[in-house]
Amino acid sequence: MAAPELISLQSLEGRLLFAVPKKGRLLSASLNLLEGADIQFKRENRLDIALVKNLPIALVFLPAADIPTFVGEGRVDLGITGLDQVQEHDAGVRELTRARRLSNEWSPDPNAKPQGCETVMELGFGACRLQVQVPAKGEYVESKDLIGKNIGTSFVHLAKEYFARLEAEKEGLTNGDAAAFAGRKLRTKIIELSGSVEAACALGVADGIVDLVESGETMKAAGLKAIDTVVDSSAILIKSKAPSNPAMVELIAARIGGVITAQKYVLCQYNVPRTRLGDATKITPGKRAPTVTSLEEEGWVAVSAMVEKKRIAPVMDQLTQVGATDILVLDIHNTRSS
Ligand SMILES: Nc1ncnc2c1ncn2[C@@H]1O[C@H](COP(=O)(O)OP(=O)(O)OP(=O)(O)O)[C@@H](O)[C@H]1O
Ligand SMILES: O=P(O)(O)OC[C@H]1O[C@H](OP(=O)(O)OP(=O)(O)O)[C@H](O)[C@@H]1O
Repeated sequence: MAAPELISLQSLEGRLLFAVPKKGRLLSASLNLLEGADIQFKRENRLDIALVKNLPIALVFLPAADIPTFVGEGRVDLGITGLDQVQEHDAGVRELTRARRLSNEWSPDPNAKPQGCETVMELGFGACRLQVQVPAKGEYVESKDLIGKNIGTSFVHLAKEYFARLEAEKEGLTNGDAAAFAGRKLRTKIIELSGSVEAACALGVADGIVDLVESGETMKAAGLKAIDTVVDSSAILIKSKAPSNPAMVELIAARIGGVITAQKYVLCQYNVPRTRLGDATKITPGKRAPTVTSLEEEGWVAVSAMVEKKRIAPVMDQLTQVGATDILVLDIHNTRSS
């Protein structure tokens, strides 16, 4: 058997670096997206870098939480991660910048490349909410009841900003006054936890937590209830502000966009009497416009239009009601539009 090809820094040269979550909730949907975009690679066992065979790209498998740092610093050009992770990273950068400014360590570098990442598109998976949660049968009703208490979380920077803002509001300071919540000494204690955050209240480590909720099962099982949402998150494609190959970033974004549209829509085809065409196309206006072709049969037309997958059942019911027949629904494998 041939030995796996060793990946050296030279072999990465000229390749666009694309970060993908190495494990966890976003991994499998991310891999599906890469497959749909025909990004071909073989990931060797225990290697976190894979060279793409058919494009000048290298995939870098990283923890979802670290991807905003790599992309934001311009070390990696593109990445897939959660909006929650990007916002947590950005809150961390704000905290560091404030601290440096306060200690007079900070001065702008005129030659510095632009830092930070930009959202290219939402990817349609990984939906979850970062929420403030408290014991369901406890004394806390709203977030401000937790001011001065202990909060367990893996999202320390977002939690600090959230409670700083609450504390400022309680003192009558307004959002407009930046100093009102930036860099304040917090009365609320934010305790960093790296997992199983939901156990913190029952074990007496925290009075409330800031943690992710998807189905709500974990929260319910731990006897918690949500009292506020800090971030409404889903997976996003992000790019560096100074990518090494902007044209390749565009190409990958277009391919991924096509796959997402294909996953979201189906193609609906049907025949309808020409007299009812107006009613029918109101039901299926298509993404841009429906395609209408004449049928050999006098007075009938054939229509095809893209319809959002989640709406297809009621759309078929309504089409039947306006006299459409021979309704077909077809999966779309891939799409591309400008
Ligand atoms: N139910 C969920 N719980 C946690 N994260 C979710 C959930 N659903 C979607 N996500 C998204 O998945 C991202 C990665 O979370 P996940 O816990 O899978 O990461 P991980 O790299 O395995 O981290 P960890 O080892 O800390 O669990 C989250 O930041 C969030 O955007
Ligand atoms: O609302 P649900 O669908 O129940 O999902 C939410 C749970 O999933 C995540 O934890 P994960 O399973 O990733 O493990 P962790 O607690 O070790 O991070 C999150 O931190 C919640 O605990």
